[in-house]
Amino acid sequence: MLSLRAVNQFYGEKHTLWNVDLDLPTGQCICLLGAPGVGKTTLVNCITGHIPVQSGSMLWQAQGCPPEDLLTRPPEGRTALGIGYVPQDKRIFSQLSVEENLHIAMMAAGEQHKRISPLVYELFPELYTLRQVRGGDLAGDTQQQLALARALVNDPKLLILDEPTNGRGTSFIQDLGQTLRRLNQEFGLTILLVEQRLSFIRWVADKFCLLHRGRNVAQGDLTMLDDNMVSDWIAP
Ligand SMILES: Nc1ncnc2c1ncn2[C@@H]1O[C@H](COP(=O)(O)OP(=O)(O)OP(=O)(O)O)[C@@H](O)[C@H]1O
Repeated sequence: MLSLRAVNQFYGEKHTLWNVDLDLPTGQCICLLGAPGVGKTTLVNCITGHIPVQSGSMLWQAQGCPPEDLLTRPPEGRTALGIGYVPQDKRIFSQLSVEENLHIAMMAAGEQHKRISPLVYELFPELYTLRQVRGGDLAGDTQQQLALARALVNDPKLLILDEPTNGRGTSFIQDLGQTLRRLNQEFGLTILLVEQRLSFIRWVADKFCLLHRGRNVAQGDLTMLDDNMVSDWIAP
């Protein structure tokens, strides 16, 4: 679905991503992991188009369609193509209701006349009950559900989540794991998950990509991610 080759990114003079290669095959759940500050959020923002890359390629290929150069599209064009994003800071509109937040997300993808997919409220029934409540008045767990619902409302082909379990409790994490497994296995959604919690990663993901100081130092099936690798590259 998405292939990155030799991606380099700079913040001013600071070289942050170094020749990153990453493959996201259709229907798989890939976990992007690494210690804090290695460039995980930067990489997903390069994929969504919120941060420009200096060099490299990103080829997008939906089933039955010719490959497309993702780098030629602005962020909203990538959303329209099928990339849904749940950022670390959620970015929901606190003054707008749940329903308005979802409608704005659809408008951003050029789908202003569409109705909210019943699947979104099926996955998050609490959001249906609270659909007239302002985003800022929701509890933290429900805000995170709204951020996920907003990414799903445009029926993405690739869902990217940046540390969605961060700061959340056991019950939320359990529900999130079940939701992601369902989206991946029942609906065939491809998922790129930035995550630090190893038990969660082992539960939901098929493959991993390990970043260290902006370089992809290992990737493959999750069964290859052993304790030595974790202590060498991730543990402090
Ligand atoms: N806007 C920015 N301007 C300059 N440097 C930045 C900017 N954003 C991030 N950085 C730096 O780039 C590096 C990679 O940051 P990034 O947030 O991508 O790492 P990360 O692996 O996602 O970290 P975390 O797990 O803490 O979220 C860090 O050294 C960070 O300080």
